[in-house]
Amino acid sequence: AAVFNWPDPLLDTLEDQLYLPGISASSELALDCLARDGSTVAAQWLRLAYHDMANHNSTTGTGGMDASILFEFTRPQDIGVGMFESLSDFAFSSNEYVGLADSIAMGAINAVIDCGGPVIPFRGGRIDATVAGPATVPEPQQDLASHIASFKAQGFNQTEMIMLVACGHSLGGVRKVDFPLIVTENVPTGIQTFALTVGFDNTLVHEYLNSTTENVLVVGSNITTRSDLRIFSSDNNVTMQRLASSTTFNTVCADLIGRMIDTVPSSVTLTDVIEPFNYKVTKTFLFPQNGSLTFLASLRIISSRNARTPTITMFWKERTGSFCPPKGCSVGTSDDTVADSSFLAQLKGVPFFDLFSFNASIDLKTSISHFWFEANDNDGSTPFVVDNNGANYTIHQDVVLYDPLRSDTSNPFSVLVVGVKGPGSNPSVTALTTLSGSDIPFTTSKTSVFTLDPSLPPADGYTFYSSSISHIGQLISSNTIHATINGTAYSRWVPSLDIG
Ligand code: HEM
Repeated sequence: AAVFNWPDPLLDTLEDQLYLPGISASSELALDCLARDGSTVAAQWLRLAYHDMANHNSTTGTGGMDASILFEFTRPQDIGVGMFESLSDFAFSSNEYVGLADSIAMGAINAVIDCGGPVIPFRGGRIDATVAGPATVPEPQQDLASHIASFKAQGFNQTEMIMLVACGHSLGGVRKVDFPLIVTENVPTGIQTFALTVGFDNTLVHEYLNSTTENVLVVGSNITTRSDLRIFSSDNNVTMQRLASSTTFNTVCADLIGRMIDTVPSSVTLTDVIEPFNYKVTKTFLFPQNGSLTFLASLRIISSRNARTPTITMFWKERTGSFCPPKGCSVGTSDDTVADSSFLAQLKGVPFFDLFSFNASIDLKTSISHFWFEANDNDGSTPFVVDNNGANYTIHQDVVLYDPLRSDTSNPFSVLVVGVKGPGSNPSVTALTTLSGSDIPFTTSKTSVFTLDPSLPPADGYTFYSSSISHIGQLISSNTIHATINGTAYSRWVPSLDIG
């Protein structure tokens, strides 16, 4: 599994989106296999993911899960209201480090579990395309040889093609409005579902094998568009018979949908599988306040329901000089709450998280270089040290600090304030802000320049610079502050602008 060495913006964001509810639509919107447009949100997300992947070419190593579907969804082969709706579901999930393609992939794994299917491992790091890919999504009127060739190009052999189509067509169905030549009879809901059950299971396999299926891609009156029939029967039903076991179906689908979402251009390297992190440092802020440096941090740990809540102490060491006792300065928790976990986290045995907050007052002169925690289970055992896998949580600099208290992040006009140590020698300070909105391409970046702010007098050895960002109709999804001071470059990722 991926190891989290703080700070790691990509893993940090993806792990939040996977395992905390409410961070991304992916963990919430499709829960309980929610109905939408006569089908389900989950069915729409799974089809979106397949269509995004379907222009992979395994020979040239191009295409795959790269969100190129954002530039393709108006093509006839991608027809359906679910395409843009699903893309819009993920419009607010990207930031500087995480793209739409990771959200589409995450949508696919949540789609499957939200409808009762198996857990599929998630890797991150997909890179978003900036243009459309080739129009290579298979269509129902194509012959079997074309479909075998399409899937081969995508990296799946004939047996895997049968399996992947059966897995995909476990959910949803065909809409009459989009495919009037396929759904020829009147259907009250406007959609002819592939199977009688809504959830992710192998009912469609059983209905196919015992000839009760109403899947129009198998028994529709238009013989030309019976693509599922041609595919499912292409090995004399040997594979479909294997899928009649629900255990086999789940194992096969987890494997193949997993391979589907991990199909990326050869230039992309995905992370290791991201499991819930045992310890996660979040919400760190360091800023001057009333003659000291205030350092805020939270430590999130996986809660084990029956164990006693540990006592956690945060320690830190000076940046220069000496101030702290030999073991380091320390502070206890300022708050201790329980945070809900996502459905996926719960399926992985994480019922909820414990969140410990710290508010340390740091000596201004000696400052802080790194911090770590000790967790004491209060049962006589040796306290456990949480130190970023032995590397300590390092604060690389205290020269350029984002100041959450002097900033004003009320929408849609935000004023970001940065404190620069010293009297200020015309530093160059900019911020790269990622903004998300519902207009394509959803995510845009803006570089803003900070200027000396006369309304904020110098204090505690810092000079304050501010920059206003107007973001009407858009949310700020992340910021990286860049500064050059006396020839030295500094940067600081600020994932969240607010302390709360
Ligand atoms: C030869 C290959 C395939 C063909 C010709 C095909 C064709 C179709 C068609 C015509 C629809 C109806 C779309 C609509 O009315 O909105 C559909 C729906 C769907 N397809 Fe496929 N498909 C293929 C492979 C796959 C694969 C590999 C997956 C995923 C692993 C998949 C997942 C889905 C899902 C989930 C739906 C339901 C969408 C909804 O209800 O909104 N399909 N497919």
